[in-house]
Amino acid sequence: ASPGAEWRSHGFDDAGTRFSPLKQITPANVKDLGLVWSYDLESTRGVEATPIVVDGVMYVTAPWSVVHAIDVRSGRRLWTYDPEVPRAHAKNACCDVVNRGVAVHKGVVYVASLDGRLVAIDAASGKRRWEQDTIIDRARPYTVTGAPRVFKDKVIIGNGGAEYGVRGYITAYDADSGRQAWRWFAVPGDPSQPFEDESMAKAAKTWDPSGRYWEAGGGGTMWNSMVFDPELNLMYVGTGNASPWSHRQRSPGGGDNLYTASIVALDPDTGKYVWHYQETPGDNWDYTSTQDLILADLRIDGKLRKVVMHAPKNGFFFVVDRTNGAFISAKNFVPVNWAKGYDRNGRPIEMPGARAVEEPFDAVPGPFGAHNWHSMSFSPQTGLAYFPAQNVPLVLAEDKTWRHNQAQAGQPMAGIGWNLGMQVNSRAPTSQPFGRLIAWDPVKQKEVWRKEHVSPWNGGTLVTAGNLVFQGTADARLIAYDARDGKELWSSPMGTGVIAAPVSYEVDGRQYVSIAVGWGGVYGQTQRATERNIPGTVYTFALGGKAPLPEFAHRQLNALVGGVAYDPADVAAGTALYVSNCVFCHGVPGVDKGGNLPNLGYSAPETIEHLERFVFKGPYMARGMPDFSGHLSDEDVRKIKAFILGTADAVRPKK
Ligand SMILES: O=C(O)c1cc(C(=O)O)c2c(n1)C(=O)C(=O)c1cc(C(=O)O)[nH]c1-2
Ligand SMILES: [Ca+2]
Repeated sequence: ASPGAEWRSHGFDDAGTRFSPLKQITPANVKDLGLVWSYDLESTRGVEATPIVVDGVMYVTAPWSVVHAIDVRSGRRLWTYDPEVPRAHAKNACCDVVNRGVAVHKGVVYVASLDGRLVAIDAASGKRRWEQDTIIDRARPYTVTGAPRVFKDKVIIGNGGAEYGVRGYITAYDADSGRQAWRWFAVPGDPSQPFEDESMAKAAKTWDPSGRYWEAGGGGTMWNSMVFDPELNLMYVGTGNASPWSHRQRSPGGGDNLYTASIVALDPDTGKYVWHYQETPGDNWDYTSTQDLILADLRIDGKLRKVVMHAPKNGFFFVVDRTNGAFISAKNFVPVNWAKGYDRNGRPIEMPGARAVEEPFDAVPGPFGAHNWHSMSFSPQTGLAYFPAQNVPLVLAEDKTWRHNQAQAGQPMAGIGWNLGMQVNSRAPTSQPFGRLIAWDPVKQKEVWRKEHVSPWNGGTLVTAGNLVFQGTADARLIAYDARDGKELWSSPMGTGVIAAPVSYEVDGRQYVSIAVGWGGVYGQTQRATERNIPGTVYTFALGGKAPLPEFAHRQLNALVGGVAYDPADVAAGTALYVSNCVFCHGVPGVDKGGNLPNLGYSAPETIEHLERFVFKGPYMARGMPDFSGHLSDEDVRKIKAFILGTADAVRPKK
């Protein structure tokens, strides 16, 4: 088989390049790309997985961490493995019940379940070999959405939950036995207790203990990116935002709050900290640094440098020396208003007011990020990095009344356990949403070409030695571009909006491109850019493919809800309750259109009239809807109804 015939790991290789060396498909012949098979993932929520293809078998995950093994020659199911995630765990997931895929190593498939179990599955039979609980404290709302990685016969997995209040860590397990090898925390725990290691003692000096940061966990969750350099024997991980979001609420005296929003290098054998570079000191905006890291050797100022490249949420493209963490350069890849740039020491020059302490601040980028988890790729042929960039407007304002787990009406999602220390959209944002594909030169730190899309939240990228970039879009297309100049060369409609990244591999001498599709993720729960809506699906293309696309279902937005009695005097209180229990899943009624979850402004009148039937032990608990028994009263639900109905009335066109 040719090099790169298989897609063996999440980012294609340990460096995370997502650069396929295959070149049967070229700019000249890509017009003949056609469907070979499609496969029904039988799901309705976000599909974020990068398929792994080994030995003619594709291993891909659906929502709820369900693994599917597919014969790539026929597109037929070999087996599925369902870790049976308790549906009540969905309320702990900030950003949809997603999973980014598996690792495959020596005949074993590894998946991490949304509720935090790492499962080893026999690749041939689909039977479980072992399972480990990766969660240190079940009283905390940890979730796992990321794909495990295997470096040096160890399976490594982190977790998420920094919107709720957790302490981030990653754990390595022996791939064969499942025994724990090491664990590294991203932030210090209670400083009155012994520190786990020296890196924690050092980090604790950058937090103000008067904020009792350990109660809210501190954050630094490592929920997405990990790469490995075997020569340097270093692994790299991106850490998440600090928790709560408000810097002053968690660390009143300031401080950088290490190691949140950082790139960290660890010894893969021991988990020992080696170096870090913090991209957003004293994070205040949910600026995670968990976006895909890519390792490359670049000629910069005449010298070949071993670098790590990164386009995190905060809107700057970073090039860092991966031997020692030295800052090389940073340049904004979208307009940003929180910092003017980076100084020579690699510290951001912040803009006044950006911390939203006195006045609300329309942060650009907002907490959805200028680039989120959607995969980046890098071609050594073009020297360019390809990634989806965006803005999703959101106004932040420090919430001076916030206390950990003391939910008050009006605090975003606090009713189900969120702890932001921030109010959102206390006034309407004026910044503009956009989504685009960017081809970025990391040496010159400049955009080389771009493609505007119709909305934010587009898919990750694949680049090939045939000089093609593949990307799926929010408006349900898979597109091939010329990697050199961005010329659009081919596209196919998809059954729904695309967020995951395509992969390429070769079987029996034929190059394939596959993509797992299913609209969702954090933005995709409440918004959408296409009416096309079919279950999660894997599409596989090759030159000369002639299979028909599956029939596409379309949804129709119902009429705005109305005709149900309510008391307008309840609307204000209902607004606050809706914000603290419903808004990040169901969106703003009648304003958003709904994504993979319904917008209640377009519900049937009977649904809103009898909303308590859905809120208390309702039928959708089986799909992840929380049971609000004991959390909301009948009176609360009456007020929430008034908000939904009142908002629908307010946006209804006047006759
Ligand atoms: O702080 C965290 O622990 C955490 C976890 C996750 C996650 O695990 O999905 C996301 C985020 N944060 C986040 O900030 C974010 O924007 C986000 C988007 C998505 C997604 O899958 O669409 N997950 C997450
Ligand atoms: Ca986050």
